[in-house]
Amino acid sequence: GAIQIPTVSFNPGEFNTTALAAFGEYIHKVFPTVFRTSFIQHEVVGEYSHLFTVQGSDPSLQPYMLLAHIDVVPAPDQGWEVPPFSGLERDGFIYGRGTLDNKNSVMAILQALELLLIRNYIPRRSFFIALGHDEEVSGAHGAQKISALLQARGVQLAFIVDEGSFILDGFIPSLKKPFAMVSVSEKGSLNLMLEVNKTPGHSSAPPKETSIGILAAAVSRLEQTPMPNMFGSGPLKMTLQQLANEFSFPANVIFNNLWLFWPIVSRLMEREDITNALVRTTTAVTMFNAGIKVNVIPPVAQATVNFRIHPAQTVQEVLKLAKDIVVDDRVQFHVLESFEPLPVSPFDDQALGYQLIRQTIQSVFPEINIVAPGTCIAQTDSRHYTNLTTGIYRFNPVYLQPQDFRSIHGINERISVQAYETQVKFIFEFIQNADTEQRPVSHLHEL
Ligand SMILES: CCCCCCCCCCCCCCCC(=O)N[C@@H](Cc1ccccc1)C(=O)O
Ligand SMILES: [Zn+2]
Ligand SMILES: [Zn+2]
Repeated sequence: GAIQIPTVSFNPGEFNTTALAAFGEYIHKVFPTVFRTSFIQHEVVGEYSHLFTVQGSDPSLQPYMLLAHIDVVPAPDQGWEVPPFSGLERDGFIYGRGTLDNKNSVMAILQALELLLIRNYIPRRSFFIALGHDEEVSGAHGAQKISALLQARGVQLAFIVDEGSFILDGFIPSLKKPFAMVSVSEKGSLNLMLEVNKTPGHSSAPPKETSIGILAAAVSRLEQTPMPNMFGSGPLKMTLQQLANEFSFPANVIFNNLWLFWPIVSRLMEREDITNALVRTTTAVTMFNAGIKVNVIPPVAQATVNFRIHPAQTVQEVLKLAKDIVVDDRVQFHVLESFEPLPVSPFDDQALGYQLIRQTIQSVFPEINIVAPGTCIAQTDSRHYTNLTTGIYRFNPVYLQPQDFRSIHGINERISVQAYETQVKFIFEFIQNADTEQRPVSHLHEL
């Protein structure tokens, strides 16, 4: 039912408002207990986002927050095995836009809460559920407003859990077993517009170089000159060290001795697009516009480049690197938008949020040996909540293979019924684990 409501975000400020309103009515209908429970306050924020405040019985415990978003990216029918907004089930899978990003979380959170309430569960620790409606176009109207509202109320959170990582299966060559990656940081971004202006004229007597030629060369230099490999800095080294014993010989020796082999490993990571995204700031030329008529020398040429900034770099550093690569004063640089990478959230034995996620993974997925910290390569709504907590964790309790990763924002996005049920179970257990008094036991080293 949730998938059938086309809550598409097209551009900042451009949403399917009819669908967003319908989605609000839909959750009222299917989760009646959540909405009529006296200790749960429901508020609509920014017209279409939802904030639930679940008042726990023990005010001495610091609250936490679960995040998800109800909007989705557009999905033209072409290439889909079943229409993207049909929500049809086939061979045990629910197909449709939003099944992995991120209506699975929206529905699983509310469904888990509904089930707990039906069983008369009364949480001890207060928590919030924030469902943004414009994550896919920046979160300015949803997450940002909810964050400001909670800040005005003086709320401080123990931690936040959002989307952004999964139980990864088949992403690291020669690692046979899946592992859970909990992202403790998130890449930043810089959208840069490059522009070249030239005097227009008749194409029969062209200048040696046109604005298009100059810009194309600049853009090509950016593509051909990757930003530096930052393998050594950031959580990735730790991720691989934790995975070391999961590899067979000789990879296990290599990953156990990164002090010696890191140059080889950092090269290996560059080979595949996804692992490359973990080791450096990536450069993606995403738009290119120029020319007005076949026989007119183009006055203006513009290109936009989307950099995703490694947590060990800053917006200013990347801007300088980009200028140093282009080295052509005829090319003007305009910063359209930027966002710094997110600080690394704690993941030590005392980090409540991280340890609760870890503990719940170990009980719901007993077959998973490794829970490792990582970096989210995309941006999530959680980046708007740094004023409320230092513990931001991005993790969805769902198995993900590279082909599933491509289905996110792509075609044939789907989730198995069993995987969805497991996600509900995970949240059902997580909420209860967050109520247990003692700190989660520190992690024992895997055998
Ligand atoms: C070791 C192997 C690592 C493998 C990594 C694979 C992990 C999969 C990560 C999946 C991320 C899902 C979250 C997607 C969120 C998303 O699409 N965010 C968007 C948000 C956004 C929208 C408009 C403007 C700016 C930003 C984005 O980052 O573009
Ligand atoms: Zn998402
Ligand atoms: Zn998305």
